[in-house]
Amino acid sequence: MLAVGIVAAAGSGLRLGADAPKALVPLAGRPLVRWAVDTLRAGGAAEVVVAVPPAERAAFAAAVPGVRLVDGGASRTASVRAALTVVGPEVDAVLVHDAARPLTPPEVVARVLAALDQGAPAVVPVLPVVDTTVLVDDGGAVVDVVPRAPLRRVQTPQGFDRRTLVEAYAALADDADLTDDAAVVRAAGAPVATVAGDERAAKVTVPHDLAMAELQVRR
Ligand SMILES: Nc1ccn([C@@H]2O[C@H](COP(=O)(O)OP(=O)(O)OP(=O)(O)O)[C@@H](O)[C@H]2O)c(=O)n1
Ligand SMILES: C[C@](O)(CO)[C@H](O)COP(=O)(O)O
Repeated sequence: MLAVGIVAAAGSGLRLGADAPKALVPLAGRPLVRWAVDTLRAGGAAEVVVAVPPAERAAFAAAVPGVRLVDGGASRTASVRAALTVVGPEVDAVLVHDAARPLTPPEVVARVLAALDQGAPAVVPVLPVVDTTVLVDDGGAVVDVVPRAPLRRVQTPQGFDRRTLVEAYAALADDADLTDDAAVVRAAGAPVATVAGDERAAKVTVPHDLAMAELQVRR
């Protein structure tokens, strides 16, 4: 199975608050985007396409040599859509990954690929919800407890049969902004399977996450 990776790296990282775009922020001396690309390659992606902020192409070319860069869009959905346009029809599977999940173990990539190989059209890595989970009203008061047994936290890379993903994006409104790519294929009616995620694949969103990732690398 020929698999190509897409790394969504065109965000600004407002919540991290760094001086540079989040994907270029170093973790143990290597930019987050480089970790994400290396994980995809180690897990089985033959090539990687990276969606980047258009004004930062030169910096990304230096940070991740050997990948194809495309200009990202105003939302994650738009960035993945742009990257998908350069994935050729010879490709069987597409792995869409966040630059913001730098320490994802290659085993997670391999699990996603194995499920695709067994015929699933779409696969996401997930983890259980371990905290009590509640609904609150507009004032923040708890109004109900949500049964957590069937809830899952969704990670990346998310894997897709290429044709399924391309057709789902083609059917999606131009200005659609969904939180992940599994939602795009579900909107088109395709089933989404799950495999085990990994706590090490946590997303770097706020400064504490980056500090935790630094500790994780040093262990
Ligand atoms: N227009 C965008 C927005 C986000 N992303 C990517 O989607 C991933 C997940 O997004 P998130 O962690 O929310 O990153 P940012 O949008 O950069 O963060 P923030 O919301 O704090 O600005 C990141 O790797 C980010 O680079 C993207 O490719 N294009
Ligand atoms: C794609 C994702 O990482 C799956 O959990 C997540 O939805 C990205 O969310 P964000 O709103 O872009 O931070």
